[in-house]
Amino acid sequence: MLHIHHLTKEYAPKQGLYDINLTIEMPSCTILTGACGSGKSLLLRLIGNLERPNSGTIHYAQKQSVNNIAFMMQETHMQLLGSSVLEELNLFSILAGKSPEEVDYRTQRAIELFQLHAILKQHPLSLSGGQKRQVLLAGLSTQDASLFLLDEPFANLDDSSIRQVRQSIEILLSAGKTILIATHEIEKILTLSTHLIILKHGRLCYQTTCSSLTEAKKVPWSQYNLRDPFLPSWQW
Ligand SMILES: Nc1ncnc2c1ncn2[C@@H]1O[C@H](COP(=O)(O)OP(=O)(O)OP(=O)(O)O)[C@@H](O)[C@H]1O
Repeated sequence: MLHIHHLTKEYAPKQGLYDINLTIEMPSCTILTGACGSGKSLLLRLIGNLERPNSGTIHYAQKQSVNNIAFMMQETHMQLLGSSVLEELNLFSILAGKSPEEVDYRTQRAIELFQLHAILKQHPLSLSGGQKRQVLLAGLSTQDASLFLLDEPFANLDDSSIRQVRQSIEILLSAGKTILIATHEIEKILTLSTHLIILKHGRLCYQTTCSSLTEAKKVPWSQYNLRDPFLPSWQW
């Protein structure tokens, strides 16, 4: 479990995050949503230790530390450093200090799991948005992380790319990983999710389970300036 107590990050006079209390069960797949500027990305950065809070604490579960957390930024290209997909995958284990044999083993396992054989020689930056995220999640999966923080993984993707990202998330969930997804595109991930958290003006204002979708249908979406994910898209 991940326990967050009274987490506050001030950006006065701008809005930050205020007194967030939250428990993330592990394994689980949690949607973190809210209108633009509500604090979704900031909360992910605090959990991923990319920023320090002004006050409050984050307790990671036993055997879990901030080193076991994988972070996928919205700007995927900033995390892709290799000159080919194969090199990209290798880099994750090389930078983690693994032996050449271990690097090869981990990379091959990720290639199999995420079915990346056909694109191994391609430059990561030449890939589609969905493939870039697929490669990044495959690479991150080689790092023994148990918690994955994904910032807007569906931003600017077409339908086929959305399917690729969903498949990658399904692979991680099947491997028992915990995933926290900051997104306002709830409908694209709702059926894979177990929990839902809504932020408004930097405060946690709603949380529910959503594995059966029954609870998610009760959410007063418009109250949080969110589109109802159960409405057909033409009504948005
Ligand atoms: N580095 C920073 N410097 C100053 N203020 C910041 C910084 N990071 C976040 N904030 C403040 O925190 C608020 C929440 O930002 P955040 O990016 O987390 O929102 P969000 O919910 O992810 O929005 P979006 O959906 O538009 O990405 C911002 O409105 C801003 O006021």
